[in-house]
Amino acid sequence: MHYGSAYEDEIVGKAYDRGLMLRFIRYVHPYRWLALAALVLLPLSAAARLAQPLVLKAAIDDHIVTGRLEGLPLVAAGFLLLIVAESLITFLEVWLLQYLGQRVMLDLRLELFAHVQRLPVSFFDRTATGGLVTRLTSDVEVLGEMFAAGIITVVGDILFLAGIVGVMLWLNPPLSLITFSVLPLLVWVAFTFRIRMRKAFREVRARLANLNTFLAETIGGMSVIQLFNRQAGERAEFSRLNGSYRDANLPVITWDASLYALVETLSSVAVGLIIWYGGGEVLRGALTFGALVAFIQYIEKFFGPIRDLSAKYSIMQGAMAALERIFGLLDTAPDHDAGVSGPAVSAGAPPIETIRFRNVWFAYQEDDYVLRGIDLTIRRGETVALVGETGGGKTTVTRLLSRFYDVNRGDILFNGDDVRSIPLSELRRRIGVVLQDPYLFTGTVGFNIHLGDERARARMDDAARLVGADRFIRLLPGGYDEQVRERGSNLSAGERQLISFARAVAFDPEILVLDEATASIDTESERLIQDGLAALMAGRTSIVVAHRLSTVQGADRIVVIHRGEKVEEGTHGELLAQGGIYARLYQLQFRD
Ligand SMILES: Nc1ncnc2c1ncn2[C@@H]1O[C@H](COP(=O)(O)OP(=O)(O)OP(=O)(O)O)[C@@H](O)[C@H]1O
Repeated sequence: MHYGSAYEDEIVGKAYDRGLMLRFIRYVHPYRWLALAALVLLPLSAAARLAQPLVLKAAIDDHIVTGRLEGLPLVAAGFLLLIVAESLITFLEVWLLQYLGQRVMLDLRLELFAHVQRLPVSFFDRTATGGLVTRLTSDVEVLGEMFAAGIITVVGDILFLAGIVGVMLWLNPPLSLITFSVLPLLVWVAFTFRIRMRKAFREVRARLANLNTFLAETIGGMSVIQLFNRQAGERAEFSRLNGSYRDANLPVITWDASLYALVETLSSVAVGLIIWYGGGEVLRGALTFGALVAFIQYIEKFFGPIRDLSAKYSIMQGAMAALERIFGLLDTAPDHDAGVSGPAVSAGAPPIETIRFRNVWFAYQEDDYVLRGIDLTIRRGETVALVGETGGGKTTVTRLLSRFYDVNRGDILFNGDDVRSIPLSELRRRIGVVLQDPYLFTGTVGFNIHLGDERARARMDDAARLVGADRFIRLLPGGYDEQVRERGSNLSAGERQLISFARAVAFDPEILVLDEATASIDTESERLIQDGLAALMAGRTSIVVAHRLSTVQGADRIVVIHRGEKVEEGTHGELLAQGGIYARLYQLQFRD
């Protein structure tokens, strides 16, 4: 498809927005010399293209028609030179523009990535991952396309077209006017067909998105599909989506083919007009034969840029829409001090003696309170277990502690100071979080423990030994260098847990926040994990969302969170004696 940009569908607005462009120019600024070089080349290549038919005219009128052969080789050599010059300049021009585009895209992607890393967790609750990935890839790519075919080349095209009009008028005004009579029709065809195509293209993109979503889901859930013998059903659905995608493509193809056929026809009509009227002029002696040939050449060179102008217009619209989305993302406020790698905790920082939740209220969404007036004090070295029925708000308590979210009302105090007064990077160095579903990265087992941090790397072996992860790691063919596949799919759930424990120990946090896995694990792994957990918590202030009896029993204090409120607090024995919610939970959940 000619210039059938994959992003035309999302186009709604202007092809040129001054504000967006001015902001974008800042990204081009470091490479302004490249841009300038490309700009200087534009009129040069246009001139080389423009001069060719004139040289041809000279060859015909001054030499071929008059039969004067001397000098003809010189003219031919000049013609050749122009062609070589045009191709060299065009090469440089295209190369420079694309190179410039690549540099700018690289910078922009880096900036976007760095920005996304600093966004608060709540942002990711509201934003689909797919959309974000699109911002960083396709949207940035559209800007590259703008460099390749957009604004700068449009300027070159316009220069070239104006040049052709000027030369034609200079050669023969009446013939020029007659030739240009097809122009309005040409412009009309180019733009109406392009608009039709764009509408059809929007449908194509929508259906492609459906197809992609379906594929991502089915591939992700392949084991479920196979277990439940859903292959035939899924195939039928895929076939339907696939067919609908093909059907949407048909009108695009039709419009595209028609556009090209019509432009070709119009170009032939123009040539016909030149031969019909121009031929008469030649016979009447008002036009030289060479000029007639030059006219035909010019008109052929004229049609291409006009036809593509409408496509370039679409590309510019797409680029403006992409810029708007990219800048929109960049304008999303980051966590105020969420540096990617913050300063190390100053060695002399006093230890955290108390953590206090004081009348904490929190809602993920407007007024839909998930925590209501939580009061809780945790002292240094204590292990506090949070228990309660599912959805009660236990995990939310731990999220507030590491400031993934901020409280709506009340406050969280570390040694009496508001948690918001501690730089995020420092807070997160002091708190180690082990999530229920440990996230493993593609890389080695070793990397998944130290995550590239030098001090953690030095402690890696000890950490793995301490939590008992070394036993299985040593049995892996590659040991610490064994590759972890996508999210750790080549490791068992227990092994993944142990790696995440080792990670926490290697970073040696003062406070440990642990969301215990609910998934049941075989008894052997269970024992390993219990030992690992005990090692992990030893000597640290620990807050554990507890799902296991042994953790609950081993805790210094148990806090029962029920529908967002703290309803009971005490030791295992005390709470059992109370005969309240904990006692009931114990009967139902922990007993077995
Ligand atoms: N990111 C979020 N956006 C909106 N609501 C959320 C979000 N995370 C949790 N919730 C809601 O907040 C409530 C408390 O969730 P939370 O995860 O804290 O419960 P929990 O006690 O840890 O549950 P579980 O024992 O199942 O892990 C639930 O009703 C849940 O639906």
